[in-house]
Amino acid sequence: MTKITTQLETVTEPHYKYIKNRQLAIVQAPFCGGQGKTGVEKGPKYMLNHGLESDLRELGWDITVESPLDEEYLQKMMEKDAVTDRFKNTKRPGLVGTTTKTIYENVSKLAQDNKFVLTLGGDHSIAIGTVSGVQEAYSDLGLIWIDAHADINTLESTDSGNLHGCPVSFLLGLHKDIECPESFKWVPGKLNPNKIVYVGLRDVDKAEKKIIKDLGIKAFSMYHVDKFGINKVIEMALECLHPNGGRGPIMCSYDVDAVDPLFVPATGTPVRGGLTLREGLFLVERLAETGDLVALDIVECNPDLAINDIHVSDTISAGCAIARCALGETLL
Ligand SMILES: NC(=[NH2+])NCCC[C@H](N)C(=O)O
Ligand SMILES: [Mn+2]
Ligand SMILES: [Mn+2]
Repeated sequence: MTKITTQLETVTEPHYKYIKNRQLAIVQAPFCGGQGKTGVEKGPKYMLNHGLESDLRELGWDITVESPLDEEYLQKMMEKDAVTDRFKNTKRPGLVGTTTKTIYENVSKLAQDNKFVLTLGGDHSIAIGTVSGVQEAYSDLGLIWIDAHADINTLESTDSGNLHGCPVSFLLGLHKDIECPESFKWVPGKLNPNKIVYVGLRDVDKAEKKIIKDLGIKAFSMYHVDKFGINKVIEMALECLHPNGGRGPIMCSYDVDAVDPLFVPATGTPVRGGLTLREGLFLVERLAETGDLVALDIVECNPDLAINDIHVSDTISAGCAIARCALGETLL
C-alpha cells in the first residue's frame, strides 16, 4: 500500500517588522461630514469604551491615544455648513478638506516615528488623511481597501455628493485634473493605481467601474471571494501590491460594511451578500502574519443606526475584533 505524506503548512506568528518596539498610536477620528447620517462620529468612543485599548495593551503594544480633531468645532460646523459648504454636487468639501488635512498631519508624524497607526473613524472620507499620512513614511506603501464599495468617485462622478464615496480618487490624484476646491489642494495624491487593491466589493457605481477599468486597478469582489475562497484572494491581493513574491509595507483601510450586515448591522450604507465575520477577520490575521502591516483604519461603525442594543454590540465588537486580529490576536 502506498503512503501519502502531506506536508504540514506552517503558520507564522503575527509580527511587525517596520514598527519600533511594538509602539501603537490609536488616532480617534470622530468625523461624520463625509456622508449624511449622524452617529458615525461616535465610532472611536464606542470602540474605546468596549475595552479596545486594554485589549491591545494585553497583546503587547505600548499605546498612545491621539485626538487631533476638535469635536465641538466639528459639531458646530456640521450644523452651520450644511447648506453653504458645497462644491457642485458635493457636500461639505471645505470641512472634509480641512479635517482630513489635520488627520494627515497627525498620522504622518506618528508613522514617521515608526509607530503602528490605528485610526478609528468616523466615515471613510478620513482615509484621505490617513493614507496620505502613512505614505509620507513609506513611499512604496501598498494599500488594501476592504469595503463593499470602491469609494473612488470623483468630485464630478459622485451621484450622492457624499465625500466618503470619493477618498480613493483623491489618493490617486484624480482631483488634480478637474476643478477642485481650495480645501483639497494639500492632498499629495501620489498613490499609484498598482499600489491599491480592493477586497469585498459588491456595490460599485457605473462611473466607478469605468475608473477602475481605465486605471487597471486590481479588485476582488464577493464573486472572487466565493469563487476562489478568502485565502486565495488575500494571497492574490498581496501579490498585486508587491509582485514576484516581493515584500513591502502595507496599510489596510477597513470599512466595516465589507462584512455582511448580519454581523455588522449598524453602518451607514449596508449591502447584503458580504464577508462572513470569520472571513473579515481572517483577512487581517493574514496581514498580521506577513509582518508588513504598518497602519489600519476602521471606519463606518455607526451605533445610532442600530435598531436594538444587540446591533450596537455586534457592530462595535466586530470593529474591535478587526483591530485585535490585525494587531496580533490569534485563536490559539
Ligand atoms: N464609505 C462608504 N460607505 N461609501 C459608500 C459610497 C456609496 C456610493 N458609491 C457613493 O458614492 O455615494
Ligand atoms: Mn463601504
Ligand atoms: Mn468605504
